[in-house]
Amino acid sequence: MNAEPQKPRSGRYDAGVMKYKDMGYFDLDYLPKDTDVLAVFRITPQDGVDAEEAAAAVAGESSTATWTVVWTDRLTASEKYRAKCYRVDPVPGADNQYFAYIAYDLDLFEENSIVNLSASVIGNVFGFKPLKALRLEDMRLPIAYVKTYAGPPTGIVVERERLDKFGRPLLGATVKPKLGLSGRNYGRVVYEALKGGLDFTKDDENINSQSFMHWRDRFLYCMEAVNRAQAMTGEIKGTYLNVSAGDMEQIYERAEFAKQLGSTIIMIDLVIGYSAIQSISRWCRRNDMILHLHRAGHSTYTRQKSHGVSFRVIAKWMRLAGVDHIHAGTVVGKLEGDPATTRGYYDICREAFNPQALQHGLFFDQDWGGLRRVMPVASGGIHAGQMHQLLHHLGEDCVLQFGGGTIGHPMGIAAGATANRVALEAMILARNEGRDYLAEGPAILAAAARGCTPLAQALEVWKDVTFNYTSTDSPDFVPSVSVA
Ligand SMILES: O=C(COP(=O)(O)O)[C@H](O)[C@H](O)COP(=O)(O)O
Ligand SMILES: [Mg+2]
Repeated sequence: MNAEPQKPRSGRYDAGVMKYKDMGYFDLDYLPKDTDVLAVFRITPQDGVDAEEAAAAVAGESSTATWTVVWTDRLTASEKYRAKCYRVDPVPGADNQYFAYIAYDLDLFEENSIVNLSASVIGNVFGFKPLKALRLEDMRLPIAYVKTYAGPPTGIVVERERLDKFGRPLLGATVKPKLGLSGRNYGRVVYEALKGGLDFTKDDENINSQSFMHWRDRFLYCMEAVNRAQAMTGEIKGTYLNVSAGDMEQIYERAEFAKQLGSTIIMIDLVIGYSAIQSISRWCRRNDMILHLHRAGHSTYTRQKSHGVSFRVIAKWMRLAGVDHIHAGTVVGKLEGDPATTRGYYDICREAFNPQALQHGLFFDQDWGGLRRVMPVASGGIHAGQMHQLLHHLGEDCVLQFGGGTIGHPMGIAAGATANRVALEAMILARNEGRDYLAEGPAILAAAARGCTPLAQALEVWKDVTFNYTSTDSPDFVPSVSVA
């Protein structure tokens, strides 16, 4: 990769350093096989580094290569095992950025292991000095590989059946404040929110077992609240009990206790790691438990366009690993989420097949091989006044989760929940009647609020709250551009 590192060469296996392109990691004539794992990386080479050589290096360093020729390659089927960069395109509108398409033979990957997949494609290569920045934009996972995973333990269809809730998004709330409530007070928040009309409440990402509230207390008070709210309303209710813990033994212990108490759902944070996620997914499958995933930590590496891993890749990995819910953005709320990019994430979760959709950031067709569908969760700075936008952007099969937007209601938590439930049902009714609910949204909400004081109060308090900031991660292609 250096400016002049290469000595004159007589053969591929002479000792020394040679270009990655010459080592077999670059082949524009290579036709990817249906069984290949495909990846597209956004590459920003250092100044003076040739884009094709940088792309070949990414293929090399994410598969078999090291920095120098090794004769031991000849003891392997190295032609087959070398990843091949088969295409390099400049990124539209960007300076010195390239999309490098790389194909990996299926034999390079252990079945049913996100750990193994990620250790190759995001293993060493992100620290490679000749690159200024590198981003894994998307992957195509061949159906032969997809079928080595069991996928979500429950899926959208079965979740709806277990909960007996159809034809509308589910409603949830994250208990606030995030930290500090005692078990008893925490349970009161859960009870009020569920009684007021929500389907779910949720532990926040950083609620585990701190000194102010031991996990067992939380589970006991929360399940008491769930049971009372169910008795009160005649509806099925749930609360995502966060079982994340410092080791797998404790995660299982907490999950077992949640099951003993009759919870329908448990929760984990993305930061517990891929092996732990696959393990608890297997446990959920055996125990008929819905598995909620909070993507805690993802923005450290998903948010910046030039470096890291796109969340669409994480969403694909999580559908394979087997979660039933995944936080996937709100578009209109407080956290990053360009509408077109978010649509791509939702499609990855919910469709049986994703056709290439560059305008949504989807670079490849993806067949999900019959894996169950993941319920996307919209959460973070949303409120009842946005109901028409939420339904428009996110559709019906999702959870809309209002933390502050329930618990911050001036008349209390139950009133906040009622405001959200009434706003949602009014919007679903308008949609089902064939009205243009997006355009008429504010009028539909205002009409519903005339018969619902909690909704009127919610609209009054939060009417001007929006989060209109420039997105850090929007697609590079507009619909008319084709790179097929
Ligand atoms: O606590 C909240 C939201 O609280 P509130 O509703 O009060 O804003 C969640 O942790 C975020 O939604 C996570 O973000 P994302 O869903 O984007 O992963
Ligand atoms: Mg949170």
